[in-house]
Amino acid sequence: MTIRDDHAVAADLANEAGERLLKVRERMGFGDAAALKAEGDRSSHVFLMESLARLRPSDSVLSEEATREERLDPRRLQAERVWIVDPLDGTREFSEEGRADWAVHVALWERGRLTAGAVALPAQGRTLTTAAPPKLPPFAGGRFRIAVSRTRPPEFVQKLAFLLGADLVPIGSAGAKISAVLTGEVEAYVHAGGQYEWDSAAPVAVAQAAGAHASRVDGAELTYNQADPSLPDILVSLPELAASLLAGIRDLHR
Ligand SMILES: Nc1ncnc2c1ncn2[C@@H]1O[C@H](COP(=O)(O)O)[C@@H](OP(=O)(O)O)[C@H]1O
Ligand SMILES: [Mg+2]
Repeated sequence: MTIRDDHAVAADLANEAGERLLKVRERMGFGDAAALKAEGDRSSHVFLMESLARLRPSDSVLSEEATREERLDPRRLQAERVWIVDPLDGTREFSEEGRADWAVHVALWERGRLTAGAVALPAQGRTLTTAAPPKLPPFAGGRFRIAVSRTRPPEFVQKLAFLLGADLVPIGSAGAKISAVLTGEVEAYVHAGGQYEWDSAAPVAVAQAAGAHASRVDGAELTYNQADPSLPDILVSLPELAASLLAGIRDLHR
């Protein structure tokens, strides 16, 4: 692996973790979904932790698959550089044969903001990265599409879609949904009701680098590397749609 800078580290690690996950799927098959999920989460976490320890030994890491004690390590809150990783986002979809909506997230947080990130979509054969942010499609107007969780969509989103003239598109994995906004399959992603920093850090790093809108559903800034990694709601959209989405969500919560 040739390491140039943090953007390249994020992209290379997400890519390689993704390649390994494809092999895990191939090797184990889909007969035992629980075992496949557990092995995907575990092996990808170990690979990312070992790689970051080797390539960036002085940086902290916050991973979904770390133990509670590791996550609560106070050194992370003093650190200037923290890698926020989700070794396998969309674990459920990873375990379902034929599904390509799962991802590997690798982000770098430095002194208060996300500075690099990559989202590998191994089963789609692509990786979105801050090294070369995707060019956003322009919004042409008219009906648009909002990506939502397949299993836990926010209860207000049906009304929001009706109000704004949008269609809901269920997709697994926060990384796959935000990537779908950046590549033009949908125009927005709305989530509420629970999520964590690792679910959104890497895709938000890429979305911000691409010039997309990314915020909490009330318009507040998304903040990372907090003591409590809960980050329960998010709105990512093409920039042209952010104002009406935020206004629509506000109206529904009055
Ligand atoms: N209500 C909730 N509470 C906690 N985590 C949630 C959640 N809704 C979604 N998530 C997490 O956000 C990611 C994307 O979810 P979804 O596919 O439903 O949109 C998943 O990450 P993991 O697959 O890494 O666990 C999932 O666990
Ligand atoms: Mg996740």
